[in-house]
This record gives sequence, C-alpha cells and structure tokens, in this order.
Amino acid sequence: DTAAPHLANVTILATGGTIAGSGSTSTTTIGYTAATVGVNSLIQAVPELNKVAHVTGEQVFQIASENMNNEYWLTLGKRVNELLARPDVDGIVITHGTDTLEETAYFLDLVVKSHKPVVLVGAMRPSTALSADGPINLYNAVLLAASHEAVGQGVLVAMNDQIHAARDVSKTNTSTPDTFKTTELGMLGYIQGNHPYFYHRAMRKHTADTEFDISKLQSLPQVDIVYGYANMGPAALNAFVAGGAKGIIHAGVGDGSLANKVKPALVAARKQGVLIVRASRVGQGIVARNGEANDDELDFVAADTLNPQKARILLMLALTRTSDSKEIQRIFYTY
Ligand SMILES: NC(=O)CC[C@H](N)C(=O)O
Repeated sequence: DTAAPHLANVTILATGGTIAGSGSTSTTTIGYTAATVGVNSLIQAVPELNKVAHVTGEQVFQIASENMNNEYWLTLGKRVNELLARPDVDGIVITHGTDTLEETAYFLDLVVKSHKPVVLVGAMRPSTALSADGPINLYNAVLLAASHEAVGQGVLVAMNDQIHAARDVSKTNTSTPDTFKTTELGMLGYIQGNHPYFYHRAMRKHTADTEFDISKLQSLPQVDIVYGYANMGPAALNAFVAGGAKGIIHAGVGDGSLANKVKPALVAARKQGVLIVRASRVGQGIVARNGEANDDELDFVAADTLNPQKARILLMLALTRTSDSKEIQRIFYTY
C-alpha cells in the first residue's frame, strides 16, 4: 500500500457480476462467465486506486446478479452498516452484476444508516475484453466513495463516467456500456479528470434519514410482481397469492390501469390482507393515487414514479413496519 496517509479509507465489497467476469478471448463480450475474478485481483488490476484511497477488499459473495435475493441483500446491508459505523471506514464501493444493480442500490438507499458514501459499480464487458469498462468504472467509484462531495448524497451508482441516484437509475440497454440512465429525472453528475461533479441532489428520504431497520431481520416479506399486457388475466396474480405473497406489485399498462378481468382478483387478494401497489410497466412517469383507480375505495397504494422492481423493495421494507395501506402510501411518497 503506497497511498499517502491523508487519503480516505474505502472498503470494496465484491459481490460478482461481469466486472468480475472472464471470457475465452479478448473479443468475447457475450457468453462469458460472470463472477469468477476475486476482489484482490480486481484491486490489483487498478493500481491507480492507491492514489485516491486506502483500499481494502472483501468478498461478500460471488454471484451473477440475476441470482440476487432478499437474503443476500440482508447480508450485504448489515455488513455495510457495520463497516460504516467504524471510524476507520470513510466510504464503501460495491462491485455488482448490472442486471439487478439498480435494485441492490435502492435497497441499500433505504437501509444504510450513514451519511458516508456508498457507491455501486459494475461493468458491461468482462475483465478479459478489449476496452473492458470495469477498471475505469472501479477507479471512478473509489474516487467518488473517497470524496467529500458524495457525503450525504444517498447510495450512488457510478458507471460510464456518470453519477446516478439509486432511486431513479435503471439499466436501459441489454448490452451497451452506457446502459445505466436516469432517463427523465436526470442523473446527479459526472466524474471527469479525477473529480466528481454534482449538479442535482436526490430529493426523497434515504440512508441516514431512513425509518427502516434491518439489523434484526432474518428475512423479508414475500412480494411479487404481476406484469400488465393486453389480454391479461388473473392467473399469475392468483398463483402468487396462493404461493404466500404478502404484497403484489401490479406493473400495469399506462399509468397503472387495471384490466376488468384482473381487478376482481386484486380486490379479493386485498380482502385477504395482501397489499396491492399499482405501478406501471412504462418506465417513466407517475402512477398517481386515485388516478386510474380509486385507491381510497379499493384500499390500494399508488407507486408514484418507482419502477415495479423498486416498488417491490419499498413494499417489502414497508411491510416490516406496518400493514396499514395509508401508512404504506405515505412511505411511497417519502422514499
Ligand atoms: N453486465 C453484467 O454485469 C451482467 C452479468 C450478469 N448477468 C450479472 O448481472 O451479474
């Protein structure tokens, strides 16, 4: 470790993904194996990290992020909180597969109890590829996690020289390196010339202001997503309810409309105690309370601008605190 003593202490928590992936040739950018390279190799591949922080690595797990689940989230969230409570940890970087990176980022945004920077980073090209994006993304992420500019900004995603807020970013392309976008609400800033630049700030509550506490949780309530489409029927919804769902995210068409063939099953599920959140499959825009459906009458909740996969996370955490739909609606307008 050749870093100067005044540098920030950043812990890199590695979880797998393409950033830790390897392919058979330098032009292999699909059909490679994710989650093969360990955290120490990731760090050694970027000696420039030592110029911006004292870096420590920890392999929390090693998975392709399509296998992310609630248990991994609880493990990761608890570890982040433990580390950030220590005076000798100034910031955390989490290397992660890109498929569910936005979900893990939002989960942590809701459960991390600290102002210290937490930055998620991944790559779209495996470590063995020509112009692999992992090393520069990791460098930028560590730079950001070590910066005073990132303090109090909530959980951040650093990809492709851009800084995004966990709540609003999503993966928008299956394969290109510029896949992470905050399409309409806007990213927070850039990383350029070894410096983070912020232009916006996340407005909803997050991190140190959170009301959620996972420190004693071993599991999260089951919440599933039903996808809206023409000719939709109640079969998937009914199967999730029969399978034990405590909440359902209805990823409806448009601004959260409910099809005549599905609505009675949603009403029946609600009567059984299942929480129903109306979200949208569209990807941008508001699903408003009492807009396309009378939520007051149906006792449903509107997802506001959260996409279905993030609405699922907020509903799981909300259900750890209350089963009152009005209180859950307040939560959906707060985070
Ligand atoms: N670019 C990626 O990281 C995708 C690899 C893998 N599917 C994952 O999400 O972990």
